[in-house]
Amino acid sequence: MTTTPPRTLTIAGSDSGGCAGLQQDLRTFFACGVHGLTAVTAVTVQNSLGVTGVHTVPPEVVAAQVEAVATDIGVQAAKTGMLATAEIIEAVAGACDRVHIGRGRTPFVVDPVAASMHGEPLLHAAAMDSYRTLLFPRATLVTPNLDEVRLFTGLDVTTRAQQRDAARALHDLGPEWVLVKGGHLRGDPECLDLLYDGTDFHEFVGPRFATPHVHGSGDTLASTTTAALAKGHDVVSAVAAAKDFIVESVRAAYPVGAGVGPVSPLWRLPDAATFLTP
Ligand SMILES: Nc1ncnc2c1ncn2[C@@H]1O[C@H](COP(=O)(O)OP(=O)(O)O)[C@@H](O)[C@H]1O
Ligand SMILES: Cc1ncc(COP(=O)(O)OP(=O)(O)O)c(N)n1
Repeated sequence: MTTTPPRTLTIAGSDSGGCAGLQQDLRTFFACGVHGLTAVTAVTVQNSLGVTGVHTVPPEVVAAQVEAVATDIGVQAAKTGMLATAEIIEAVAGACDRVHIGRGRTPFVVDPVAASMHGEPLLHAAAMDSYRTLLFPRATLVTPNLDEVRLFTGLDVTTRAQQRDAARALHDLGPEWVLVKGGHLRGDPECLDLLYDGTDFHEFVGPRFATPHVHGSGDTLASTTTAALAKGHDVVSAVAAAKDFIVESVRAAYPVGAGVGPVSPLWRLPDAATFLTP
């Protein structure tokens, strides 16, 4: 009998284009050798050009999914993606408490997705406070991009020094660790992701690839970190592993449709492209 792999849960929205959201989380989990579980929060009508529709799932159904998989299958680490509304955030916080996710128990990665890369909102403005009061204090790690940093702290980050100020401000909101991602710091020739626990900074620096196809990069980084936590890494070594993974995933990015294509966790499965070739 084969050993059951670690189980990781994503609480996230569906991207019909298969580039971001729970679809990207699941294929990252698969490539990392963990069993992916899902609590679907919203269905987006989305392709490589943008998001044209958002349909949320009832909050009690989101909570029921979390509890159903956690109580039967078990969860070694969990992450959030698009949560859409204050009501869904409240339901997620309650369900996570009931199944011991977060707050020093099962590792909990909160990726505070607020908008698509094309700028369409994926979070109600009224839900910002719910993130601050209900999710950040429960999080093992919060992973904002620079747009999300501005939304949650009011800080406009244009330099590496300001990235440190932002990490301090976010840590004051209650998470154990903060990772301020630097993908949007366009003037920087490299991509620096900055990790902070309230005491020490850890810098993860990688190349900046000149590709437009970076859809799903935040999801891929957060879900790889979640998989590594589920496998027993501490936060610093999980983020280090995830940074190595995202560099290769951006290197392997490919175009789809007429717009922006996804980063590809499939680089981990080199035989997959030729498998099933007639
Ligand atoms: N052009 C790029 N080349 C290499 N790494 C990138 C590139 N763009 C983003 N990344 C990396 O992808 C991850 C997500 O970055 P970011 O764009 O800041 O967040 P989000 O995808 O949530 O908007 C980070 O690890 C970042 O360093
Ligand atoms: C349903 C859904 N969830 C999340 C996103 C955004 O994905 P993310 O990886 O955080 O950001 P980009 O790298 O794509 O900018 C989405 N578009 N849809």
